[in-house]
Amino acid sequence: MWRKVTSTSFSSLKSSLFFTRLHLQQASKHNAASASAVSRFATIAPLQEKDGRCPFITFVLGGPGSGKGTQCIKIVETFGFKHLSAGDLLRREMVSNSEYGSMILNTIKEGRIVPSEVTVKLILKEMESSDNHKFLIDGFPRSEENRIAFEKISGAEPDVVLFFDCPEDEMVKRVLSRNQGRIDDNIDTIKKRLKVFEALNLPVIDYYAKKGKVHRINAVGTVDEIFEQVKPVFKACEQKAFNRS
Ligand SMILES: Nc1ncnc2c1ncn2[C@@H]1O[C@H](COP(=O)(O)OP(=O)(O)O)[C@@H](O)[C@H]1O
Ligand SMILES: Nc1ccn([C@@H]2O[C@H](COP(=O)(O)OP(=O)(O)O)[C@@H](O)[C@H]2O)c(=O)n1
Ligand SMILES: [Mg+2]
Repeated sequence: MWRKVTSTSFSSLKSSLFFTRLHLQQASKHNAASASAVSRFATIAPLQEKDGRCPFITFVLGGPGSGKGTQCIKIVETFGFKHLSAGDLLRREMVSNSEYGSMILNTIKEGRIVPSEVTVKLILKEMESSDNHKFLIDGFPRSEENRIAFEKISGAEPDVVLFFDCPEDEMVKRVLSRNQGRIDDNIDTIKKRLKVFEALNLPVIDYYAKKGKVHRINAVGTVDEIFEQVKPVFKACEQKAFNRS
């Protein structure tokens, strides 16, 4: 039912900046968290077909400020995806009188990851209420716990994983000049977020790379130059995957 898309750039992924600093010391901690996630989540909300078409899921990953949101806007314009930013969904939940409001605020301020139950529920609700069957899920999964929760609860896996690979100094520069009034766009939080990215998100990228799903994008350059690398990923699967039944 779920088609796999093979990566064209795994060798460059392996040699990328981040992958030279593998997170072995984190491995046992992650394994414990993953094991607990496996036993905690059950498939309770399998994703439904839309107009007889299976959902086509892209996870958009990369460190803070690597340009995920910026590129998602261009992918939506060109390829007609529904864009779901996990961070935006959490920020919306935070200001909506939700019981989770203060927990989300504190977690974002500290640059930590909101428990998967909350985030997966928000994402699946948006997916289910959309008429579109092509989804860009931006900033998710950010941990193995996120990944396992999504896969178990939805019964689905991503077709494509985009990884925007950006040096830390460039990410810091971009976040500090983002100017969107975000509580986490300050030097203390960004430092914490970079550590969390390396410890928790790189293992997810590594996991999908081993499954041949990751397309590494060099996130340095102009927005248009970066989009030139993104386009072929979607062009390659436009016909066969986007219209599948
Ligand atoms: N290629 C680029 N070069 C320079 N600045 C960029 C580029 N792409 C995005 N930006 C800017 O960097 C900041 C972070 O981009 P954003 O798309 O919000 O990243 P992310 O969603 O990965 O955190 C924004 O202010 C954005 O306008
Ligand atoms: N899957 C996710 C995504 C975001 N978040 C929280 O939301 C914050 C902002 O995420 P974001 O995706 O909007 O951030 P950027 O990468 O766009 O800068 C993260 O640092 C986390 O605190 C989360 O807990 N779980
Ligand atoms: Mg973003």
